[in-house]
Amino acid sequence: MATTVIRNGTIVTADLTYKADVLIEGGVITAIGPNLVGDEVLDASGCYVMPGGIDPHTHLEMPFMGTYSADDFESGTRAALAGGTTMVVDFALPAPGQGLMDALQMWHNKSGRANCDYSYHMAITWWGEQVFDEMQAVVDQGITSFKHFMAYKGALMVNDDELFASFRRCADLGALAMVHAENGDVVAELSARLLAEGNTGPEAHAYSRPPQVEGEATNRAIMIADMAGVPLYVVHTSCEDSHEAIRRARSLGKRVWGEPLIQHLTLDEGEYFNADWDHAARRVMSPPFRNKQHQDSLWAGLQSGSLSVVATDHCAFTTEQKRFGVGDFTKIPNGTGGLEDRLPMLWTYGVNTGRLTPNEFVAVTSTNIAKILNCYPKKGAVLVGADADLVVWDPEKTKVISAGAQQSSIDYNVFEGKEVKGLPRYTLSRGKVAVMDGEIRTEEGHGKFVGREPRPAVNRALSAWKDLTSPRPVARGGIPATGV
Ligand SMILES: NC(=O)NCCC(=O)O
Ligand SMILES: [Zn+2]
Ligand SMILES: [Zn+2]
Repeated sequence: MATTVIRNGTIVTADLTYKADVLIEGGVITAIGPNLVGDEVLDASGCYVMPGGIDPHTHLEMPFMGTYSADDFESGTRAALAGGTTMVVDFALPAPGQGLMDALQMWHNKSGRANCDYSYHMAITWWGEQVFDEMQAVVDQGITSFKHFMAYKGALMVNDDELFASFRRCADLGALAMVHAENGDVVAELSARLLAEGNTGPEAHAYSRPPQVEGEATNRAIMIADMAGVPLYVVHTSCEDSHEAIRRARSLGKRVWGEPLIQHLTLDEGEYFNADWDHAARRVMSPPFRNKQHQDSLWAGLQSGSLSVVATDHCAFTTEQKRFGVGDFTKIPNGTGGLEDRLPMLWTYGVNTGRLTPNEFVAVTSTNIAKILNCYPKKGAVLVGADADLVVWDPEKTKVISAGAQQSSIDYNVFEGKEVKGLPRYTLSRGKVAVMDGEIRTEEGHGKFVGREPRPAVNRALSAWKDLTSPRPVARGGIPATGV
């Protein structure tokens, strides 16, 4: 079998930095050390050899708000690889009343075109006996994380009783519970009031979802997860109010993780006040962009470890799709792109500014989520036996982000004009060179589904504690007779 060697680079993992070559055969790393020899040689002089990025939050070809997100598994994973990301985790989304296995089959049908490896989370969009039963079958298929929307009232939102029931089921199955944490009832009320008052533009989207709706829902989800005895992952943590709840929970020993997005780390609410409707609407997503104080809180969380993962929530809509919401901001499809830009933007605004070390960069873009989702060290590692999902990162390479040069199929980029320093020289997907010095060599259908085992140990630890502290009747020696 042909071999590939990455020579003269510096390996950077979540915990180590050292000079060594990497030998690849059959899609996996077979040796790490000095002076390795292979058939194909990739020169990594001046570069870091890191685990490829894992983006645990994408919505490719997702049916949402009366349309479909524009990037599918082909263009989305091509964008991912162009930016050094080698695995995505998408959300299988049952329509109300649709079975989970049915939705899963739909997602398998779409993902056959993927250029890099992928996995799924299953969304719980309604509740009933069928959902309860099928959650076991979903876990048996290697999907061990279940996402719940606390927002999007009347569409994807689940109520607290459903949340609690589903969280308890996750606990029993050794699965991870995930939440989109915004108080959907309050958002609906605020949105209706804003519209009635004539606030119809994209800026009203931000007014309708203040940090408090996120802080309240995050705290509620944490408490419900604690009562259910299940670990919890909070997606798109955008503000101090939510971060504070996560930080507090973690300091109390709760198994809770928070995921800021690259968009919330680097773009702020000023975008919504742009005089150009298209500019503002293109940036409408939930939660919305926040102010600088919230951004500082997110960076501090990544530095201190109270926040664990940087994702994109890549859910891209064209300008034409965004214009469904002219005259009514609640009809603007929610979502932004970012798959190609997550790593370069985080390196530029994180590592180059001194906020993150290169090792911390690897941890929050790859290794931490591989551990949380239980696919480490197959993914997220530079180790013998791991998949050769690697990025050879040139810290001196620069570009100005522009929609005209991107892989995503939409007509704009929310990071347009940003100059980034730090880009892939090569991206390898299971040993196949998908990006060669800016040239895209992706192969449609190369991506494979990554099934994941449940993590019974964490759930067992939580339920052991629950059992020890659960309500018990007090044994009493009978009720004393009342004297007459
Ligand atoms: N985030 C967003 O605005 N759109 C994608 C769906 C979601 O994650 O809420
Ligand atoms: Zn969401
Ligand atoms: Zn999302």
